[in-house]
Amino acid sequence: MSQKRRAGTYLWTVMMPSLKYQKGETVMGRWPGSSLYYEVKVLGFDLKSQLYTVIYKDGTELELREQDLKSTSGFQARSRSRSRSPGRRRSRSRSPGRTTRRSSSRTAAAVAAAAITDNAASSRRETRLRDVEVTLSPLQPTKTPENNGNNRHEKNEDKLKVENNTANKINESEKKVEAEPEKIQGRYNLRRRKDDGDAKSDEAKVEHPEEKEAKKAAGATFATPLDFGGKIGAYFWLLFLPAWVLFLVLHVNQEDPSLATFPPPLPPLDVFWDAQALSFIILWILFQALLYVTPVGKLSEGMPLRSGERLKYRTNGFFAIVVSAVAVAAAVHYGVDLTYIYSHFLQLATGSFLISFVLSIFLYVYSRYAAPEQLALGGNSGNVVYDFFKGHELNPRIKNFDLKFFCEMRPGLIGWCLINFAMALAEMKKQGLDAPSNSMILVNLFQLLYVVDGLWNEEAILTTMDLMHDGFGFMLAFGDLVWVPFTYTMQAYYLVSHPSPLSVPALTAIVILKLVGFYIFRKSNSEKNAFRRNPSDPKLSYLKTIPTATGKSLLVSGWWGMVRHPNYLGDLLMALAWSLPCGFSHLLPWYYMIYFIILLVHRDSRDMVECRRKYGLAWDEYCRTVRYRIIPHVY
Ligand SMILES: NC(=O)C1=CN([C@@H]2O[C@H](COP(=O)(O)OP(=O)(O)OC[C@H]3O[C@@H](n4cnc5c(N)ncnc54)[C@H](OP(=O)(O)O)[C@@H]3O)[C@@H](O)[C@H]2O)C=CC1
Ligand SMILES: CC(C)CCC[C@@H](C)[C@H]1CC=C2C3=C(CC[C@@]21C)[C@@]1(C)CC[C@H](O)C[C@@H]1CC3
Repeated sequence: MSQKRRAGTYLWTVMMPSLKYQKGETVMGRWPGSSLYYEVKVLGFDLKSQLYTVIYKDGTELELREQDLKSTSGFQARSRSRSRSPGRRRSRSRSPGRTTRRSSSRTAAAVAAAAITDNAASSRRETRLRDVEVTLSPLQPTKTPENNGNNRHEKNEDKLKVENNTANKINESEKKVEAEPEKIQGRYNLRRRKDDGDAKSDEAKVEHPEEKEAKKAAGATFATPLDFGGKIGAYFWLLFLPAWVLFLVLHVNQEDPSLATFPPPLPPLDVFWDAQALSFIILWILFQALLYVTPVGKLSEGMPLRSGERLKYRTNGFFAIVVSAVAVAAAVHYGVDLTYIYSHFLQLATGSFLISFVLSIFLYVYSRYAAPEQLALGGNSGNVVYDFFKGHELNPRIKNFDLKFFCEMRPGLIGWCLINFAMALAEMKKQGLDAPSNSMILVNLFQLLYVVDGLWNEEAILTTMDLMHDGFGFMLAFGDLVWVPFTYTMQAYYLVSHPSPLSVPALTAIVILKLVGFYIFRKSNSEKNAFRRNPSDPKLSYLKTIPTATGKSLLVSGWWGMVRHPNYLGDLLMALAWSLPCGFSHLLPWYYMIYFIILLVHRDSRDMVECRRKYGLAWDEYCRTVRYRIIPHVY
């Protein structure tokens, strides 16, 4: 076990009677790098770093020392027209080229929070600006074997670099505010990013704004609000998800898989267990693990973690699927009967479930030895069942082997294509065909394209919610190893014994739908990924952005200016194209479509909450500008 892993005890508390300020209390918090105080609400206290987490009125969360907080009494409110924002004052007191030690968050707070100054401090403010004492965030550099260099920067050096990065943009915004004080609420930048001038070259030189955000949250071990129905919900999902897979698998086996035959008859218990099926699953996972560790392909950097470090991932997914395809073709050539997958579907699913369950237990136990900053904020509730379900540790790794990334991208995803292929063979066998039906070919090709595209663009997965925010626990282990391979294959499974002939016009229309969906999905995901990786990319300079308090910007034109989740829209159109070839006789092949609508609407809501927390008013501005979530003018 790596040295950095240590007992994961909660080092923070929400109610500490001995603390000067309590959770929920409204106090005055000094704005980093200045003598200005703003009204803040105390969210918690971190025992380890001895910092209070506070939230400003604009939603910006920072961590402050006790001496940077004061009680509200003794402060005098200044009217907005008279008080100068920290930004304005700064632009007068400093030359643009001079290094500022101010946080970029200040911009947002300056426009949103009611500026209230401490009288004594006010008179000394110009001189005291030089004496920066407020700690934005504690840095907790940790090293990983793959990433030793990432945390070598000195804390102050990091701060200077990052703040320089945003300085020019802030200057630009500040000028606007001086000119249009009445627009104070809506201060965001709708300039073309090309016009950023120096800001852009600065951005290219310095570290990513994401790193600043990551560092800001470095010491935070606060859990975010519970999701999925909270603690009770976790019990429910633990039982419901496996039961649902069982239901689908049993249901699809019936001649008439309609709701009229609900519930499907339950086979005797011994039917579920097959040691051979389990060993095939284990072999498949080991084979994929071997391909994953093969030193072929790029080592890609993930997004900065709360500790500031960036993990490296072997993104050789495309290589893995090509080698797997060759291996499968060779096996078929030498007489391996892949229709075994069709006839032992239930047993294979049971075997995968057992593996995902054992893996989840291992992950939870393993996470107990992780350092606090390695835990997922969303899976750190303190409730064993909830954290087990949601995922306690963000990026569990055994040496360089990233368990979450591997499970999400390899055995289940490539297994999905293998199962689909087996279903095509089973259809030919069962229906006495020389070739798979048109519907089966479409379903196979469409889903293969989806998986191959995901593996080809594997690096883009590193900026998705699962990789950045979700811990690795039962939900994802089960999702990756059971849910994806054994429920996403429902259409192909269904077609084996339920032929659904397609006319040429219908086939053409479905292909067009799939291609349109794919285009939207790929373009929007690539746009966001490229922007997050390099906001100064000249190829993206035509895009408009909203700067946020974290230093990161939000795209507000291009795909992300059309709806808030254009990638979900593309994905949903593709899902529709996967179900249509199966016709309308039964609900079962439409299961994926229905499930996917629920999943993506829920993901969108989760993301909204998370982004609102991260970006505060800037997110509200984004939502006002881009009004629809997934479908333009509808939702
Ligand atoms: N087939 C399947 O089962 C599933 C497929 N998917 C697909 O996977 C892909 C990834 O989805 P998912 O991880 O849910 O979400 P996204 O890839 O959409 O990631 C959401 C994140 O993007 C960033 N973001 C949001 N708005 C903007 C903006 N305007 N400008 C810049 N960045 C923005 C935010 O992160 P930050 O600001 O922190 O960078 C936000 O948290 C999607 O295409 C989805 O359809 C997803 C789930 C299941
Ligand atoms: C069991 C739960 C109810 C839900 C589990 C959800 C998981 C199955 C999905 C969460 C996000 C996923 C993504 C993909 C597969 C499904 C899961 C793991 C992709 C890898 C599929 C291919 C795309 O190109 C990218 C997707 C990213 C998110």
